[in-house]
Amino acid sequence: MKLLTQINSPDDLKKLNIEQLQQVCCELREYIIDQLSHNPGHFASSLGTVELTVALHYIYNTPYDRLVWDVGHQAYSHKILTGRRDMFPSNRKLGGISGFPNPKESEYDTFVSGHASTSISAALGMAVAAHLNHEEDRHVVAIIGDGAMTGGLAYEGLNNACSQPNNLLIILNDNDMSIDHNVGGLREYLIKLTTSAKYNKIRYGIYQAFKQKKLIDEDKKNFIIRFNNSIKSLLTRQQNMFEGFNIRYFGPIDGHDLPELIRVLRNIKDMKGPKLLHIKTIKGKGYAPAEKSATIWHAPGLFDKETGERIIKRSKDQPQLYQDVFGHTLVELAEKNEKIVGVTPAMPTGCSMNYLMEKFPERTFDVGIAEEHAVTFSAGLAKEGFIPFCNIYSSFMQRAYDQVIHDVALQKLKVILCLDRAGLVGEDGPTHHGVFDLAYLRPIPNLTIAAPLNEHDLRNLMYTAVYGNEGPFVIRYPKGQGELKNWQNTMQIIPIGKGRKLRDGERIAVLSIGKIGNDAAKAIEKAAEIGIFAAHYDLLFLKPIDKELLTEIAQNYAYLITVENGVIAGGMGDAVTDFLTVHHYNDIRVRKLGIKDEFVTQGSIDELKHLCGIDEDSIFEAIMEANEVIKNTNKVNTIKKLSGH
Ligand SMILES: Cc1ncc(C[n+]2csc(CCOP(=O)(O)OP(=O)(O)O)c2C)c(N)n1
Ligand SMILES: CC(=O)[C@@H](O)[C@H](O)COP(=O)(O)O
Ligand SMILES: [Mg+2]
Repeated sequence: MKLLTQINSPDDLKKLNIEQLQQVCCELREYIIDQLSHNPGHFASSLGTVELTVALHYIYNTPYDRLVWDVGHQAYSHKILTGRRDMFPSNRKLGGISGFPNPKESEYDTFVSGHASTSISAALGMAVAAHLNHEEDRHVVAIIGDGAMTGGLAYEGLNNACSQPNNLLIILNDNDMSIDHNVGGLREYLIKLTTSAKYNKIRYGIYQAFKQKKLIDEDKKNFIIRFNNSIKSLLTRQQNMFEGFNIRYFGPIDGHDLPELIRVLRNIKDMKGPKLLHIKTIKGKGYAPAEKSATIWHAPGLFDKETGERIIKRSKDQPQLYQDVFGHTLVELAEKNEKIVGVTPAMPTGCSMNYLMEKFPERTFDVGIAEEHAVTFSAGLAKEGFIPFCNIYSSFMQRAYDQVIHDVALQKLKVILCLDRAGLVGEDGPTHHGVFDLAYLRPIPNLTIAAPLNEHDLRNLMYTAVYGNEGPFVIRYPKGQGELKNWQNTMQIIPIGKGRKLRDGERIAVLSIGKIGNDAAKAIEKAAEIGIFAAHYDLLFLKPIDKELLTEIAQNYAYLITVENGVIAGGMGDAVTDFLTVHHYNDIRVRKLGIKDEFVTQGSIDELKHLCGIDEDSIFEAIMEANEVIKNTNKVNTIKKLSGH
């Protein structure tokens, strides 16, 4: 019988000896590999944290002690060990457990995660709260990857960590990988730190010797700091960045050496003051294909666990992914215009900017998980005459809101903001749905905001942003496949702020923006087959909105259905009703289909579209209802006329 099946909570782990704990690590890996082969999720990161997770739950008294996982995509072992082993097959599915920590799901999950670099701040808040609550025995641990450590928020947390009493432990899980290769000065620094391991070993050894001889009083923090500083200057003149922040640094140690991890965690557990343990791990540890190609195996989809072959269902003659249309088109544009550059905050593979990176490495910038910086950096490039395509997933762009306003829009800089993964994204769930962008960008002056119906539109919009517009231009497009077999049109400038009529109709008009318009088109066709003819308008631009087209619509239709893959509040439907109100079209009925005022759960995109009432069936039903309303209104009007009212 497997040991893992006997572990229902971390208490069960605590009864095991070191060999048994190592056995648990092997079984965890085996289970994760097996499960993810047929139920896709984040793979390589969780394989890299197996020993760390076992060690943490073994040493700490969870859930009383708090573990805060950064991003949370590496916490599968944590989930399995904390009572969710049998639920793990439902990971990321509709109604199943979340792929990220979520306190609603388990008391062992201390904080919602999904977006990077939040753990130090959240954990520091908890550690300071423990102090204020006189719970000095409560330990708080933030576990953050080297990729997440490139985000500005992590440094805001670090900077604040020594300002008030707390005993926070930060574990820096350094595998020299983000999704793609990690980048930047921090990466260089961590490599240097690792190679100067000897210095750290001596320093740690001396510290232990002093402690054993009771030369260190843990409560006298000042002494500790002086001690650290003097040892440091004794051994070398090297300045440790973390100690520069008055955070004690330990490591680097091998994050797959379970006995060593347990020993070090036990030793530093009760040390007072903020501290950081640097562990070195291998992303994908224990599964050879993943160790070899960690980027692909970050989230590989389905695979054959025996051969390591990925199972890709999309055949060659199917439409391209939107991200690939973006990536290839960017190369095409950059080949003809040397001012075009690409900027990505740590998602070159995710958004397919890796094509540009291969072709023009000197004109492509992966700036780390730093959305705010990516936008302002792009603004700086634009100020000097370059044309940056700054590609950020819609939900991650939330981080850079002020930068869009203050650094781009206010100065009318020609930054082309491409928001990939706009709309519902599926299994990643509420942390990742890109459903707020239309609403949060619409109020910003000077922005042009567009959403393509298909791949040709996407290419034309990219072209127009370069050659047909001055100033900032936002293009939002969804996750997944496009619509067309032949996506490579000859690009052309399209008029800014112009929508289009796709189909004529009677009394009812459906107004859509973006890819969701294809679902609307199918619903309209289905309604037409039973004799109900709704018109279809694709707005294409949210801003400037096509007033001429809206006037035409207002004058010709009695019932409008707006459809968007985004929140209703502040989105396209609201823009339409704002127009109708301002222009006194008060007797037109409007039904808004979009995301209601609640966070949307996880599931496949199709399931979620249905749940949110924006799939083909829901749009069809809305047309049927509109038809009923119109019929009844006609009846009432006829009765009114006949009875002379
Ligand atoms: C704000 C934000 N930007 C981008 C991402 C996408 N993302 C998820 S994991 C990841 C890499 C994280 O690297 P690291 O923290 O080192 O963890 P590892 O996968 O190496 O274990 C990125 C860029 C995100 N989750 N949040
Ligand atoms: C954890 C995280 O934020 C990313 O790994 C994200 O899940 C990527 O999404 P895509 O798989 O759509 O690129
Ligand atoms: Mg990493």
